[in-house]
Amino acid sequence: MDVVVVGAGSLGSLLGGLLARAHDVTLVGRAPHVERVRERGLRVTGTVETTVFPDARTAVPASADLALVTVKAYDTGAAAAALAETALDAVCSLQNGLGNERTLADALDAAVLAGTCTYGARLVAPGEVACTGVGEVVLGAREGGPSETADRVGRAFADADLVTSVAEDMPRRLWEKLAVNAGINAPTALARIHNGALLDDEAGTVMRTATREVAAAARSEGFDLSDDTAVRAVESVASATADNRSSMLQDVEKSRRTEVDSINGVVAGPDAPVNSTLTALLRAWEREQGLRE
Ligand SMILES: NC(=O)C1=CN([C@@H]2O[C@H](COP(=O)(O)OP(=O)(O)OC[C@H]3O[C@@H](n4cnc5c(N)ncnc54)[C@H](O)[C@@H]3O)[C@@H](O)[C@H]2O)C=CC1
Ligand SMILES: CC(C)(CO)C(=O)C(=O)O
Repeated sequence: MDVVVVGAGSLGSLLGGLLARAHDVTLVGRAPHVERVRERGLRVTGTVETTVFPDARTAVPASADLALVTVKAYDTGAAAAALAETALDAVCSLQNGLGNERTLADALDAAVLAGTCTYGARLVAPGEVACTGVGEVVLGAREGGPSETADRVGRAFADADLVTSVAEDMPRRLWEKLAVNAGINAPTALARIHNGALLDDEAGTVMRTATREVAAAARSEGFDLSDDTAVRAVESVASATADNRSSMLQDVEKSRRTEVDSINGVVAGPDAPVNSTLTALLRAWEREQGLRE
């Protein structure tokens, strides 16, 4: 399969690098990372070790079978605009947050797949990405239901030894992932703590309440996500990733804009006071840093 990865940062470089073991991959990202990959290849270190030689550039190619979108949620519109002239069969978002697939579907003609990813990735230096945990990619039609395109993409991922499954309930799964990220990312970013510290009783109350508020919002949209299921999911991820510094904590530590708008901000409002508080505090921090208006 001919795959273009739009957003060759941490996750995009890891997944693109792993896919390059079996497919033709083009990484689209920024200098100096793409220059280093062109010169010396991409080193994948950590849980998976390999060096691969994908194409790497700063502009998208004229065509590809699949575009994997791995920019931060607030860059999805720009990524979609960049892909507008590329002939594509399918586009798949593996980003966190809600709304990315709709942005892509509104802008592009290709079949849009939704995905979730629990692989951990960190760009440690130009040309080198660390795999900080082997997880799973789950993908499927963005509206749910069976999809031959999703089956084909799932097989291509599996051919490259990526742990992958194809699901027919992606809309519900995106809400469940949102509930997990809402409970973990903003509290760890604000308190500057590892994910595992949220298993403490006091901080755990914040995590579980934020997660329950997202589950309630999901149910109000017609999705089958009980409080118990969502809380079990967030506790299990916090425990499995206890030593992780969440992506939002890493953003705050590097003074980068966070994805709070497309995570906690999606449910902020009178029915979600904890998510509203978390959203307001992170937006205030972003304003003070000059990262938002
Ligand atoms: N890093 C991880 O372990 C995981 C990340 N995610 C999600 O994946 C998404 C990406 O996260 P990271 O890789 O951590 O972020 P990142 O910031 O490391 O990578 C994003 C990259 O996209 C590039 N970019 C932005 N706009 C672009 C454009 N128009 N064209 C080409 N490149 C562009 C940026 O320069 C940056 O290098 C986020 O939604 C995140 O929540 C999900 C699971 C795990
Ligand atoms: C699953 C979790 C919470 C792992 O840290 C994550 O997705 C993130 O940090 O964005």
